[in-house]
Amino acid sequence: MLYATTSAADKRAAFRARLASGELLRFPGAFNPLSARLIEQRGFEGVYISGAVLSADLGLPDIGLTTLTEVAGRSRQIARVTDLPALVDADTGFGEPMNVARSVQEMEDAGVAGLHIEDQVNPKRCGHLDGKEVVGLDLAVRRIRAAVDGRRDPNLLIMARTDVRGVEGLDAATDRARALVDAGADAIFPEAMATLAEFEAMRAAVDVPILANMTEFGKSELFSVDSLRDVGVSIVIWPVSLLRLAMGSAVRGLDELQSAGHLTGLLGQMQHRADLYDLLDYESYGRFDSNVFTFTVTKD
Ligand SMILES: C[C@](O)(C(=O)O)[C@H](CC(=O)O)C(=O)O
Ligand SMILES: [Mg+2]
Repeated sequence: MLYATTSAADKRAAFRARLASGELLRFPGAFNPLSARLIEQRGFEGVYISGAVLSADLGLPDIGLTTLTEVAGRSRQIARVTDLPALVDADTGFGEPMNVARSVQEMEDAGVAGLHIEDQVNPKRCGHLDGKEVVGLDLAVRRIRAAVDGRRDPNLLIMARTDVRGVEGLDAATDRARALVDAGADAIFPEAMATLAEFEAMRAAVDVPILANMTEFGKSELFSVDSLRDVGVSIVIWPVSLLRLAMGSAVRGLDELQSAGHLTGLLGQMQHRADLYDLLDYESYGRFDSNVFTFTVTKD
């Protein structure tokens, strides 16, 4: 009801413990707070807050146009409604290393359990597109050091994302990842890995958890949870999938409305009012006021 019952500090501690246990944690991308509740209800271990989704949600391409305030605001809205840890995409950290430190503090205050900072140049782009560029090792390392120095809660997970694989190849990416771990990164997000063998090589190169990005229509094949677990991946994200599914449904619904003039044929594909109210925990608001939930909604 209203908000999560677990404090941000407890969520971070629990996230750290689960990561240390070696299990594979599944983080679908929440495109809004409501979908974060759904992710929790359906039994996943965490929620991912995607930069691509946030920009698309605002009608913008994912090229670093969103501001720290917008990303921290959306992170706060999402983190507060779920007991799951939230991992947020902090892009390049919104500026110079000093901005990275400030960004980390804002995200920490927003209640997330972790965030990732990438080594692309500004303006950044989706890591699965051609033509991206990465910064030199020195700046990449300074971003991560600034992030680590900026946090106040030592359990806030600072993940370093490296985009080097798509630019200079796997060996350069593992070298970069090792340097980022030496700089203090708690986990590595190797972007645009092509094969399971590449994940395995990255796994062997660093002694911190690694993340697999199973974004659709990109450079990586869509590996199953089982195969990613087998190669030692610790966190898997499906950053944009729920938005893609929802938008796909919206397109079909609008087309049906154009052609049929009503949506009766699609009722079976809609979230039922009863399920929405259940997800919102509507009934429990009677605790404040017994006049709030005085009706029944049944599914036939
Ligand atoms: C993970 C990612 O950074 C995101 O913003 O969700 C994107 C996802 C995408 O564009 O498909 C990425 O750069 O991979
Ligand atoms: Mg992103």
